[in-house]
Amino acid sequence: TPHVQPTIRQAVTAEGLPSNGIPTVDNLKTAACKPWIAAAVEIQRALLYASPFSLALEAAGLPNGAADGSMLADPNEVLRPANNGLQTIVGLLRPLPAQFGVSHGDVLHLAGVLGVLACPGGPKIKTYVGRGEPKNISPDGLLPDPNDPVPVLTARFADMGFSVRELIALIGAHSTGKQRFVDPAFAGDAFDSTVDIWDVRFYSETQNRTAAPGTFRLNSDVNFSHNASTIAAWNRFVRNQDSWEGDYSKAHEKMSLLGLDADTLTDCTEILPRSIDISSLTVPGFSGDGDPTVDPVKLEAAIQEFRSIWL
Ligand code: HEM
Repeated sequence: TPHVQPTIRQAVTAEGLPSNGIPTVDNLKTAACKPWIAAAVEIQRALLYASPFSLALEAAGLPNGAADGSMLADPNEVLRPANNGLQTIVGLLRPLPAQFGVSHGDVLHLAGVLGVLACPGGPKIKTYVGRGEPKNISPDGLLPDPNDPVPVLTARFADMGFSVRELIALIGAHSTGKQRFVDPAFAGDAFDSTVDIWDVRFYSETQNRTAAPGTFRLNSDVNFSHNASTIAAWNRFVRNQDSWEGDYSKAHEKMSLLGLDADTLTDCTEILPRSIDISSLTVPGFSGDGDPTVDPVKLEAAIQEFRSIWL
């Protein structure tokens, strides 16, 4: 069952435009983005059941070295043990390319962007469409292992063109993640104590001497937060939401363009809904510098409004 039961809602601004920020087909600037309005709604429906798997799926496709969507297109891909847990979202997304006449890579990446936006605090990432279908099936055994040492993990991301700073920014996506298969005895435990929101608390809690109650820390994340080669990048984001947001958005955009030339694609960022600003959900006194403390009542209201407003 979905996390939040969607309701029909079509709020409009004073100018008569949808208040969720999504343009109507008539007021789109780029005509080529037209099919994506409907496709985005279907992807969002899938995310209601499976968020934030879509982002994990996108990350799992990284070792291909190409942002071509083979994770979604190749029926054998998600059967690999390393991709445990991604089957649900793959099953929901897989019919969409045929339904909307678009490529697997585009659906995968739009799902990643919408997965981030579905989280309160998640930024709007520049979104391109027009990828072709994948040419190669990715070789096996390339997914990062949370028990690999730091130099192995940083080298693997460097091979794909990511700096340490970009890798550490991307890892912050664990802010809204949970584990199921690393330690099945603690299946469902989140990586930080604020799993519902896209915030930097993950960075400070991972670095702390002891784990926050009820959270699960991946060895790789704990190692990144202390290792001499990664600690400077890590500290850049500790209690600094603004710094993380800018770096994350750029690194995610790069992830979505690996092996591709942006000039051959179409920028359809305009079809995205607005993002939820968590600084408006915090308890009084939030300075914008530090781990935000979100008011649970305001958060629930935002989740209800945000998730229903798309449908
Ligand atoms: C060194 C690199 C990385 C390692 C070792 C790693 C490892 C893992 C592991 C072991 C899990 C838990 C899987 C499970 O038991 O269900 C996980 C979940 C997740 N990862 Fe990563 N990851 C890495 C990089 C990334 C990146 C770059 C992103 C996205 C930008 C990402 C996004 C996610 C998300 C969203 C989840 C949560 C999925 C859920 O809640 O079910 N990860 N990661």
